[in-house]
Amino acid sequence: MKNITILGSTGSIGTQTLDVIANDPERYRVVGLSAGSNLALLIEQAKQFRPSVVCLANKELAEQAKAELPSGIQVLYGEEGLVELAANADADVVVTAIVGSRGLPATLAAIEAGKTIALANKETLVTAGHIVMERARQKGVSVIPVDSEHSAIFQCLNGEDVKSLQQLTLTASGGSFRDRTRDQLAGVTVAEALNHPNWSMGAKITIDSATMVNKGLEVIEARWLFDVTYDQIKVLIHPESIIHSFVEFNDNSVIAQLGLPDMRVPIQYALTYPERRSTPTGRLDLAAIGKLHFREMDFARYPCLKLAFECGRAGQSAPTVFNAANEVAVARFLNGEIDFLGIERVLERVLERHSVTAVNDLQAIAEVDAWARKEAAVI
Ligand SMILES: NC(=O)C1=CN([C@@H]2O[C@H](COP(=O)(O)OP(=O)(O)OC[C@H]3O[C@@H](n4cnc5c(N)ncnc54)[C@H](OP(=O)(O)O)[C@@H]3O)[C@@H](O)[C@H]2O)C=CC1
Ligand SMILES: CC(=O)[C@@H](O)[C@H](O)COP(=O)(O)O
Ligand SMILES: [Mn+2]
Repeated sequence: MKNITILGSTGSIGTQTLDVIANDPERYRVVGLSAGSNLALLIEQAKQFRPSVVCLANKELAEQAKAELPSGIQVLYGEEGLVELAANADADVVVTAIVGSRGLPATLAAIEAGKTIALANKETLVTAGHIVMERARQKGVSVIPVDSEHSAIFQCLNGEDVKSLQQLTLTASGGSFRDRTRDQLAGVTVAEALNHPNWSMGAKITIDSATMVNKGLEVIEARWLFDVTYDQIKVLIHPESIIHSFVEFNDNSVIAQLGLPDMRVPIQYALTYPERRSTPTGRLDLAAIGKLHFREMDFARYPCLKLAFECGRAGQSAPTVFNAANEVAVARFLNGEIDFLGIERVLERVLERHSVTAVNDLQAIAEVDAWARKEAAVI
């Protein structure tokens, strides 16, 4: 029996984590859940899974929750509440399924409390990978990837010495506009951008897939999870999302992980690792699929990926700025404030204005993050 806390239980990863848990109820106990503002869903989840503690985004929502939840469930709120929830003594594993770098303090609190981290919240590693991974190392805490590509790499490495790794390749679907030229991106709508060809995901990551920022975040995430250099990381377009990623060892042997695009597989693997359990997902039938396709990444078509590599290589505050500016730009696009190509414009301009500086602690990260958000809001 594993005790699980889910940060962001009402989102795409959060609800799929609960699906995995419901499919194997003898194996898991849900001890903590958190939502932003989806009170109705959180209450439904709490009634079904009976956690000992829940958290909501603010006090008002928490008061409403208290009135509606079964008695005996502790209700927390805000960033402090999320930190307390993440460190709750009952949990063995904390699934970080919240979106954005707002997940950073809670992820660090869970590490401090010695919890195993099942990490979906990639923004946390992008903004402060050096701090998070160093603290996890010091505390002897495992950070197990949930992100499909990183789960794939984790499965391919399967305990092999990273020193024998020549290259890792993250596959990219190409996102909602993969068959359009750059000229055809002018005037695309939010609804079109939200229509991912292979995956059903939250709004922010779906837009990130369309701009290829998602792959940029994943490149930086991979650098920290697997302790590789940026020269060892390659991105390849693979429109079917069947090969989730692959590794090439120094003897030129390549090992890939394949499967249907269903996040319940990597979510479950992060919870059961090193064991495997059956899942209610479909099985891969390569004969039915017939062909898989690949094409070289075109950095001129996807300039945000180029920027992400540059920020990763520059290190220090650059990835924090990249992530924060992107979070604001995506929110502005979703609100109809800027157009789709405006996202990369915001990123380029905020990065142009930034002088890279050391970010050795959370305070420094928070200051740089706040600066980038302020800049990105007015471009
Ligand atoms: N979806 C996917 O398939 C994949 C996602 N990821 C990563 O996982 C993370 C989650 O993504 P996804 O599930 O798609 O996102 P969703 O938008 O579907 O869910 C986000 C979750 O975060 C909560 N949240 C949002 N704002 C706040 C806030 N201010 N305070 C507290 N909680 C908040 C939401 O609560 P509420 O809805 O109640 O407001 C929700 O539970 C992201 O970092 C993403 O990059 C990685 C790989 C695949
Ligand atoms: C499911 C998952 O892990 C997403 O991050 C997915 O990879 C998005 O797909 P693309 O970024 O390849 O379009
Ligand atoms: Mn991914």
